[in-house]
Amino acid sequence: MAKNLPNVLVLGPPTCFSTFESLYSHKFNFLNPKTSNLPLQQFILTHRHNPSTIPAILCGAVCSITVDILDLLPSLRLVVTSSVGTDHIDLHECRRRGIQVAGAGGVLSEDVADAAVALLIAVMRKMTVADRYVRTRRDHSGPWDFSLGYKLSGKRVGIVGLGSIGMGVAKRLESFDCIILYHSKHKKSSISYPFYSNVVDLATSSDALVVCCALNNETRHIINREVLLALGKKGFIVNVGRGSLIDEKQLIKCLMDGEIGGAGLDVFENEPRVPKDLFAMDNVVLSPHSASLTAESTLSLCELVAGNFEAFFLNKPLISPVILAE
Ligand SMILES: O=CC(=O)O
Repeated sequence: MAKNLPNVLVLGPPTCFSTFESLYSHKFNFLNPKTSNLPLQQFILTHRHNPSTIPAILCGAVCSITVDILDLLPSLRLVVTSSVGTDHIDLHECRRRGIQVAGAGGVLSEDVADAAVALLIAVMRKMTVADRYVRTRRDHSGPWDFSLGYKLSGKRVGIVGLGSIGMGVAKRLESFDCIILYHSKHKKSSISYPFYSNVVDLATSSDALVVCCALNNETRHIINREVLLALGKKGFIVNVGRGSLIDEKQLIKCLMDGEIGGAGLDVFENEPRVPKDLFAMDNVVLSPHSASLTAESTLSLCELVAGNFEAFFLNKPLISPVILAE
């Protein structure tokens, strides 16, 4: 074990961890429970016998940082998550305990926006069905019987959550001559797109919805059955935020009953589990919570994560703070 390097407990571990570890193991001593046979609690207890032993955590989007975890780590002062979303971290409790939190800032926004548009095109134009059609049609001399998809250009797209990812989606879709509408917590005075305070009204006015807001108590199941029915039989929905933004059971029912046109989903309510019902549906395009990650964004993310740890251990302000020291 490297004695002079600061300890970082790795929980999750985040998807980018193997790259991060290979780039930065000379700077930080990673304590990774996945490399041990011990249950998490015991692993932590074996490493925390003096007060400065575990000052920092690195985690990813699907690793819950709960009060129970925080209770095991009395000397914890920093949580760095490799994600934009922070719904998996008990921020209230971190703030109360004086624990700083850093996130992915804006380094992943472009890739998530690209992926949202890709999912929208893929589901509307049946790209994955088309791919399977070509691969499985043994005799290409037969009749061309591929059922047609729907046009994206010029459609009305409602964006749920107009932060940096939502703005990226809007900017991209403007070049498809789409009409952009949005819902967010507050109307944005600098934005000229029509604002809808009510998501049902937004869905009624939209041909497609792109969901990219943060998950919290107010936004859990923001897309419920009523919203889906308002979107309608020819409406499409894309989710690159968090699975629980949509009532997944209702989504599946609406897809099965033909109450909505289709869905492009990067996230699911009980990840990593994905409801099997979705696998058989041709009007659904799935991706494995990978919207934010590309070869390029992974490297930028690693630099940002390392920068936050370095700043913290040098007593400097965090680079992409979610909660700063008081
Ligand atoms: O889902 C990915 C993220 O929040 O960065």
